Amino acid sequence: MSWGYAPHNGPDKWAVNFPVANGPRQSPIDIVPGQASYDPSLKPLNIQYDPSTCMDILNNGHSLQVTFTDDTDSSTLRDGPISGVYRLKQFHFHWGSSDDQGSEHTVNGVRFPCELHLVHWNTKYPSFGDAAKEPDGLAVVGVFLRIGAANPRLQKVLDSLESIKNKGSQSTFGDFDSRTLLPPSLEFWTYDGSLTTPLGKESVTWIVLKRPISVSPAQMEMFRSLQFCAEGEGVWDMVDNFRPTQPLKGRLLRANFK
Ligand SMILES: COc1cccc(N2C=Cc3cc(S(N)(=O)=O)sc3S2(=O)=O)c1
Ligand SMILES: [Zn+2]
Repeated sequence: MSWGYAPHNGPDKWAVNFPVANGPRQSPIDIVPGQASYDPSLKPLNIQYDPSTCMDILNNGHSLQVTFTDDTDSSTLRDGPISGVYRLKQFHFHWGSSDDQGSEHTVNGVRFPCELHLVHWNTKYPSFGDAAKEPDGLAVVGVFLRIGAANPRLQKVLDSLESIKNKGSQSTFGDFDSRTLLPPSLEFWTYDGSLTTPLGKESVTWIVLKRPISVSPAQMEMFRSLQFCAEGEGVWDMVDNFRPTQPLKGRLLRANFK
């Protein structure tokens, strides 16, 4: 079954083929700041990204994804809630058909128009694929996008979307400094969760940044110009590629700020 976000193959159908979708540590969740516990032992995030590891940009039929070479420790995430060195593998986005929805995580039930996910894997495992099977294998940094001024750093990504309009299209995308997509403050919430798409593996330490970055309405329209389907398979705008929030099931939500 090819999963997606349509009525016939969307999130409420995923558990049919991916039973872990009803597991104990699923993502995304609604972040309720009042229920987060401040943990002074959480270190600041240490993010070192090397623009030369950026390789290409593709439309995988679910999102737009920028992929990195991960054979050395040149683009890494350390500290925060994790131990050891995690390597940046890819980043991608989730967005809505209108500016009042699109993000996967919500804050006090509030949806953002878009959410950026930077996916990293734990180098204590031999490969990304191996790490993705382990409870401490992946760390995903989530960044909310809020409607405001046009974001010039985001524009370089958006300018390449016309070359990846349809599912399966890919183009080179190099020398991009992903750090420029992060907000000035790296204050975060963190909790143990999962991939938010099938196979829903419960292998993700989620690190959701409190501060959003800006995106303009015109820039949001550029995300919505992508297509879920391959060329010649019709017109099906890539929008609303977000999973509804999942039950916390007793998990602890921590914050590194008061
Ligand atoms: C063998 O594991 C593999 C191999 C190739 C790709 C993937 N992935 C699938 C879904 C998925 C969903 C993510 S999200 N939205 O929670 O950030 S990140 C991610 S992935 O790890 O790239 C896993
Ligand atoms: Zn994602």
